[in-house]
Amino acid sequence: MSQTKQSMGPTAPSPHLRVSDIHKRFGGVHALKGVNFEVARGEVMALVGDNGAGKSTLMKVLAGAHTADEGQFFIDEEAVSVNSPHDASDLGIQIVYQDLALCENLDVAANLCLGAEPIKPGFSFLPRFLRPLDDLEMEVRAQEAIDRLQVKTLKSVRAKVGGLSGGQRQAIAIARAVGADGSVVMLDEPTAALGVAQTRQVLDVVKRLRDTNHAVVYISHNMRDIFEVADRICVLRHGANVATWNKNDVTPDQIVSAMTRGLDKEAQNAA
Ligand SMILES: Nc1ncnc2c1ncn2[C@@H]1O[C@H](COP(=O)(O)OP(=O)(O)OP(=O)(O)O)[C@@H](O)[C@H]1O
Repeated sequence: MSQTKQSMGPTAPSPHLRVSDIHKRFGGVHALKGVNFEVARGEVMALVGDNGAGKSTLMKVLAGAHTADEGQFFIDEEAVSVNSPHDASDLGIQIVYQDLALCENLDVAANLCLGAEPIKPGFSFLPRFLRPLDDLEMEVRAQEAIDRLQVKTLKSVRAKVGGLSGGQRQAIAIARAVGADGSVVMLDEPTAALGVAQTRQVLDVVKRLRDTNHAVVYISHNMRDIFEVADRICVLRHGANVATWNKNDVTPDQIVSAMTRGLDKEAQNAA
């Protein structure tokens, strides 16, 4: 049976997003069994667990893509409801899925403004689909978004996404999710398919998100990346909490052991 010990430690910051006792069932599969989770502004909370532990399900519940069967949501300790992606987005909760959902044939500026394209002034008499896009404004907005995250390797916001590296694409997808006022950003295995240099670029963007006071949820299996960017590490196993540690209080071996076997007595006392 999974153990459910939450150890937030004396230095745990006050949460921006907190969920409590979340349950999610898919028919006979009880994917989340009373999970507690939280992340503060200016914090990277890693969410780890073995395959099938419930990480993606929890992330989708937080993003409103799945509705929880039971449980409570709080933003800055005020109860809120999240029953759709729209609800989550209204609360500033954004998710970057592994497939990134970028349009390869469009440039960076068009991708960053997708669905919220600025229109040239003076054409409001036309039906919306006939109004000309304001390319210059689109470029300015895109450049601001790129500058905010300090994506240094991107030469131009007019570059086609199809010609960008994996790291650059990940950075563009993050910049689009964050927008100007994204407060919670959830990243699903952002470095899974990347080489060393591109991983570095993405980890720098994640750190930049923290530095700009976002609350970052970071799903990964890569212990090196986790120990580089995370402030705290939340371990799930079989759809339940095992523990949440401050990064400096735990080793990669302890995390792997908690993911695969849960906590032994000694670790429970330490956590
Ligand atoms: N849409 C679904 N329908 C039925 N079962 C599902 C669905 N989504 C997830 N599950 C089940 O819920 C459990 C948790 O899955 P989830 O994808 O959240 O795990 P995970 O920790 O993200 O794993 P991985 O690291 O392999 O992505 C698994 O048993 C999975 O088969």
